[in-house]
Amino acid sequence: MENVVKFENVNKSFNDFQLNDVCFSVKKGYITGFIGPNGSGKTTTIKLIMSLLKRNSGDLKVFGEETVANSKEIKQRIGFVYAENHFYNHLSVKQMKRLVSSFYDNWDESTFQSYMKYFNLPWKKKIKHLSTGMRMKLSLAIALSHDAELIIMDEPTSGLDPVFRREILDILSEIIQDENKTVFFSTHITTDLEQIADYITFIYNGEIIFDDEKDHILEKYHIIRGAKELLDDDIRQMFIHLRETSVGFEALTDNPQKVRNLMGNDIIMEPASLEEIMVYTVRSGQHA
Ligand SMILES: Nc1ncnc2c1ncn2[C@@H]1O[C@H](COP(=O)(O)OP(=O)(O)OP(=O)(O)O)[C@@H](O)[C@H]1O
Repeated sequence: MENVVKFENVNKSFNDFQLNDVCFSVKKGYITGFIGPNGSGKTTTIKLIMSLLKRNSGDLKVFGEETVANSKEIKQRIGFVYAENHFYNHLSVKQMKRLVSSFYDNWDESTFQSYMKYFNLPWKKKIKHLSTGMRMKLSLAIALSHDAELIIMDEPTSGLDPVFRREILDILSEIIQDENKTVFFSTHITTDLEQIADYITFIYNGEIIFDDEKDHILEKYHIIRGAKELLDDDIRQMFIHLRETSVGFEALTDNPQKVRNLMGNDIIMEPASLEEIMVYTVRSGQHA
């Protein structure tokens, strides 16, 4: 499988935070969701891809090219959607478009105009008078109007209403119908990823916990519930996280078959959601 982005043992340090030997890849033609609690290093990782930050060590390739040396060419091929406002507030939408479009060799004005219409965006309004959702729509319209092969988005759906969130997810699913296009986006809304992602990369505390196919992750991780009397030392060891209450227990495992063999039919076992996997892994402080 072709990788559009490949991190190999990448390190980046700030005073009180470190991306630690980060290894993962973004596969061509698929949607990869990037999850992790606040402050885990998602934005830092995305900034490294975009050459907005320099790594301290390790190897990072985008489209098979070394990022820093080839950042100009690489950025032409990426549609980047930021969570923050990165536009000039005093410009109108039209003026902003004129400025941004001049950076892209493959700018497609008719595509942009059709997104303006589809998103119901006002040409004359000043950026500072756009709502959060409108700014996000504008950012997305720009990202989708220069024939980018890779769409990277940092929390694109945060602060958006469910109707527009759904629209974005539909657009992303449409984009990857073209097998040459790839989407990589960070989000805290794991249910969005359950709907549309093919791969999930999970980062915690600057380390990649897993980078795997979504279906494989959801098959592997299970929540177990049962009576406390069923627990013993061997069984406890099979759990990534265990929460005991006065009447029973709830636990996360990544080896459901072994748990079933040991505990039989006295337990209730069901697939874990991405949110449960993330929350319980973080609470345990363990790495899967
Ligand atoms: N330029 C910087 N200088 C110093 N520390 C930084 C800088 N940028 C980020 N950090 C720190 O790096 C850590 C990771 O931040 P990052 O923004 O990458 O996390 P995140 O996973 O995107 O978080 P969130 O989900 O809250 O957006 C944080 O502790 C942050 O304070």
